[in-house]
Amino acid sequence: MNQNTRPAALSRSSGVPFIKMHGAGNDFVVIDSRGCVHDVQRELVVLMGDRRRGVGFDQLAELLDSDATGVDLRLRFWNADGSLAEACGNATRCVASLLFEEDASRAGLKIQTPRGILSAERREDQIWVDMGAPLFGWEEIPLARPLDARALPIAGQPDAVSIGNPHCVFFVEDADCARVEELGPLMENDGLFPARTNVEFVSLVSENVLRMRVWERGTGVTLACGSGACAAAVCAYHRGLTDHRTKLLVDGGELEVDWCHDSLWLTGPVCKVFSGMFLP
Ligand SMILES: N[C@@H](CCC[C@H](N)C(=O)O)C(=O)O
Repeated sequence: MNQNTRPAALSRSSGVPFIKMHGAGNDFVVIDSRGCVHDVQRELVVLMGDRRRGVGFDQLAELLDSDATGVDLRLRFWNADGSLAEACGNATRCVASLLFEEDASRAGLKIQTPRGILSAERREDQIWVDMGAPLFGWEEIPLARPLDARALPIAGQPDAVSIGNPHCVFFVEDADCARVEELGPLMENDGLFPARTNVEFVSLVSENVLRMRVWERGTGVTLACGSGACAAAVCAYHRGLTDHRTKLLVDGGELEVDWCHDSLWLTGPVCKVFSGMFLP
């Protein structure tokens, strides 16, 4: 790339500092742009997201200053294809764990996201994030036309729901047999979802335990998806399959969702892998 055409964030002479993290295998690059003149641009996201030539990630989470009162920070989520996402449950959990680590005396956090202001709490050794209330209105998801989001009139009759970001949830006999790589991109780009969609394949394993595999909008197959877990849990509840508290077995581990009083609380493992300097 010609030096003159580099976006501002790429011309930081000493490179771009980052932390690599994952939550149940859903992996992230975290960049702290708080107090910085330059924020992250799409070109940097795509370069860093390349798993061979860059660092590689499912999402890049960018920490920004917030001017809202009582809020600790603002988060912006980028998918590996350079698109922006309104919500990312696992990245929010990872960033919250960094902030709790920074200041052990913090009891809770308020994090501004495009989905709204989310709360994070540390309960014993687990970080919980409140992903807010699910939205089922066709214009909220959004769907292309007025439809009942529960059991869409297409093959497989999936449910649609927004957790700030769009999800299309298929309940199947055995999620392990679902053709995620084939059906995922087809649904992601189906005209029914004008903003594209994340796609989950879910089956009931035992009481309040779901198996979930996921195709993420703007990324592809991932090992876990926090907002997807919330979407699956809430749709399973509506179908009478589960109670308000659900465990989700994903390819990268286990997530847990507790739906109480219009709050979808999400938890699961978080891991800091390494930190580095990206030299574009
Ligand atoms: N990994 C995420 C979801 C990331 C955003 C998604 N791909 C989208 O475009 O909406 C999670 O943990 O929620």
